[in-house]
Amino acid sequence: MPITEASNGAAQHGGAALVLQKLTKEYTRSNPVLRGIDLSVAARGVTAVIGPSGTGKSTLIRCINRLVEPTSGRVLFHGEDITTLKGQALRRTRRRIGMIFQEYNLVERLSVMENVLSGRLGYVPVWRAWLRKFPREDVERAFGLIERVGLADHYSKRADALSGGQRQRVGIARALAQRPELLLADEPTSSLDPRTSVEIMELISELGAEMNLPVIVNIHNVELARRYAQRIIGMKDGAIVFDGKPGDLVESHLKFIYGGEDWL
Ligand SMILES: Nc1ncnc2c1ncn2[C@@H]1O[C@H](COP(=O)(O)OP(=O)(O)OP(=O)(O)O)[C@@H](O)[C@H]1O
Repeated sequence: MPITEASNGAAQHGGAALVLQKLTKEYTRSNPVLRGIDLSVAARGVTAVIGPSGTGKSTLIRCINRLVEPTSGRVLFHGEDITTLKGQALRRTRRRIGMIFQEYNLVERLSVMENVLSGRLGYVPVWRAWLRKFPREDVERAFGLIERVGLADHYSKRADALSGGQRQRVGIARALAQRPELLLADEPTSSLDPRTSVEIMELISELGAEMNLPVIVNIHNVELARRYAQRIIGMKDGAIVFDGKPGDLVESHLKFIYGGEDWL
């Protein structure tokens, strides 16, 4: 089954799908975790966000879909400021942004298929969702995605019967089932072994390219970031301190971002 490409209106906004302007976040007053982030993300390609623990990478990713409320600044998604949206308008915009989580966030007692279809729940009328009935085209798309992420033999298995790598494949298929125009991944490989991490990053980058989607991935593993991203953002203390191509990221940048050199 062909997987439809996202309708990409970014060209109307100078080629950027997402623009962050002076984005700040303080969980506690006068203690900024994000310090005025300015960032423009193109309509395609993988952008990796790296940086030490606690530097605000997850907060940044989560401010984009407002799982975390920014304290100030703007998040322009295809030109629309989503920091001001409420209620249905916010839910509608959120559906256009797919999210992959470190701990998968699956419903353990539901099947692979049901988990993937839940990515479409925002679109289905409440009574239909309650009856767990989905339009045929959603079911076909979910099958196509399950096959594409390599789980064709497992679609009726419960999520709690899967390995970590298989769960993350479900997480990827679920995020894509909602036909997003932007894909966010918050530490998608942190709970996985090295080989599975490579497979998952490969899948995310391939599917992003196939569906013409910009992908922003927050990742600890610098080598994986170099291998799969076209752009690397280095963060330190809530600010962007490196922004460039993987080939431009040299040892001195890493020493600055992570501090010291004994770990290198
Ligand atoms: N809900 C919250 N309430 C209060 N403080 C928080 C909350 N979430 C994160 N923080 C704090 O904000 C800072 C940045 O956290 P964040 O998770 O964004 O960093 P990170 O770079 O993603 O770290 P890691 O790589 O360890 O996941 C940390 O000091 C963290 O303790």
